[in-house]
Amino acid sequence: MTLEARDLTLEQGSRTVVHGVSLDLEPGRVAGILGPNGAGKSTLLRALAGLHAPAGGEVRLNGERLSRLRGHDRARELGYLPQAATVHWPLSVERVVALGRLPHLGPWQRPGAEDGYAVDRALAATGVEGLRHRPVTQLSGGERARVLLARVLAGEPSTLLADEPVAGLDPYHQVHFMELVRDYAGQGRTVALVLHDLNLAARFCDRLYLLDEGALVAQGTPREVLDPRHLGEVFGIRAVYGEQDGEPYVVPWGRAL
Ligand SMILES: Nc1ncnc2c1ncn2[C@@H]1O[C@H](COP(=O)(O)OP(=O)(O)OP(=O)(O)O)[C@@H](O)[C@H]1O
Repeated sequence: MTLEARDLTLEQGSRTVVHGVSLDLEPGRVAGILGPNGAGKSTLLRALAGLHAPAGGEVRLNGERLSRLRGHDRARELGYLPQAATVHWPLSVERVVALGRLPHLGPWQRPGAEDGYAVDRALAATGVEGLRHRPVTQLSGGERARVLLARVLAGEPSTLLADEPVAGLDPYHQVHFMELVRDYAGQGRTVALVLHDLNLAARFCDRLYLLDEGALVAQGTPREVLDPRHLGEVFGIRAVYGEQDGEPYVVPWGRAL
């Protein structure tokens, strides 16, 4: 499904923190949303998930205004993984991941075999099968992050929106996560990730959106967006550039002079 933002203006309290942003997220692609701390990335992602009402503009899912969709339908289509999500109840990993199936169940409907298979697939995809009977409150930060990702994947949403999903993961699991979302997009789904890691963005995203002080200042391929001018002007850094296996990489090297 295509998720479009048109001229989106978003407020936090009395402040406008996102100004007139338009973008199209398309099936089959992994989009990265980048920008300095406080640029408005999380607020934008929440609005794309239908969790933050716009002060102006609109979000449409396959042409339909998000605000018109029933909450249940929206939750089935749009999987949202918040930044630094936590679980306060000592539920088992399996039960937490099974919560991801709720949008597929009617009010009094019990989970069936298909729900169980979807939970198993999500546990396997995120490599947390071995943790399935552990209380989620007793996991390490990185393990918990993978379990919460599994909960979103268990819902098999057509669009996955994840806010800094690799923060706190070790390098193996960062790369594994990015490969996983590429496969997910490869199945015809839409993926958008808020990322701070410029290398993962360069290597795994098809399209990048660069936010600065709530405005979309650049969009395009990683090579177009991560150019020295943008890194200098928006992030205040200079970087070392290279290429490996035909893919670009960017190593932040110092503050801009
Ligand atoms: N609940 C809130 N109430 C008031 N202001 C908020 C609230 N949440 C965020 N803001 C402000 O809105 C602006 C955008 O915040 P947002 O979390 O969207 O930025 P971000 O780009 O995701 O930042 P980061 O990279 O630090 O996570 C910031 O100036 C922030 O202080």
